[in-house]
Amino acid sequence: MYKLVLIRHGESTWNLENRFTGWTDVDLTPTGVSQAMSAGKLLKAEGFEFDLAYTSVLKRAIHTLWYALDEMDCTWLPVRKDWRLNERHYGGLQGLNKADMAKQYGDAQVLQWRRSYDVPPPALEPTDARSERSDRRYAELNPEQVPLTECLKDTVARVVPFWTDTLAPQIKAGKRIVIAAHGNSIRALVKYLDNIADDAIVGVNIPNGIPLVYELDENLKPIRSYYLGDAEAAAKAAAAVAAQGKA
Ligand SMILES: O=C(O)[C@@H](CO)OP(=O)(O)O
Repeated sequence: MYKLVLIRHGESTWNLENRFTGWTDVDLTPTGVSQAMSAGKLLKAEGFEFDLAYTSVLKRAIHTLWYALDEMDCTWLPVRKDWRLNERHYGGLQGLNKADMAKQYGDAQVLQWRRSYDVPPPALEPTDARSERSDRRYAELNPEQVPLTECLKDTVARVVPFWTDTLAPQIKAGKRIVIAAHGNSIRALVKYLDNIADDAIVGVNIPNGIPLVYELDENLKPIRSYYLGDAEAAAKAAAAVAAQGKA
């Protein structure tokens, strides 16, 4: 049996302000830092050990990983960063307040933007100052590969190849992996691993800073998955994430 641990970053400044974030590179709040440290403490207390860590190229996930690994006294671990683990790109919604958008467009529209499988938010103009196309961290990509918006389906289309070409072979080679990523890049992976239907993924929300453990069989099919620690607290935190898009 293999084990894989996924951690959504701790609370970010834009989580606190309830703003759509996507590829915007915002920091953790002090609460986010302590959530990341708690995740590391829990993993250590439960006897988890890792050989390799992966994260996105966004600092809320990078720092979460670092604080969690520091609690485990293993900041020496090799860490690989890849844009394919980035949050879903939120297009023209990036920076806007979720509850304000719900007041303006209605809860149903915001739910569709946030959680539907294949309806992307309005796209950014390539010339929009918020576009990441001239950000040098994406310099190795063709400009058109840097999204102007994404629905979850688009995120699945980059996360699943990353799973297949990079993560799965490492796991099969016996590497124990922890991944610090984002609400929707984790939803993309969870959808794939658990084979969740397009309409059922709408109800899946990932809480900040709580390790999600997958036990996988020899074909990397999930045997079971669970949040480490208090299951009720994790369910409550996931429900709070769902409520962020209400007026
Ligand atoms: O704003 C975002 O980038 C994500 C995660 O914080 O939000 P949501 O939960 O609305 O998909």
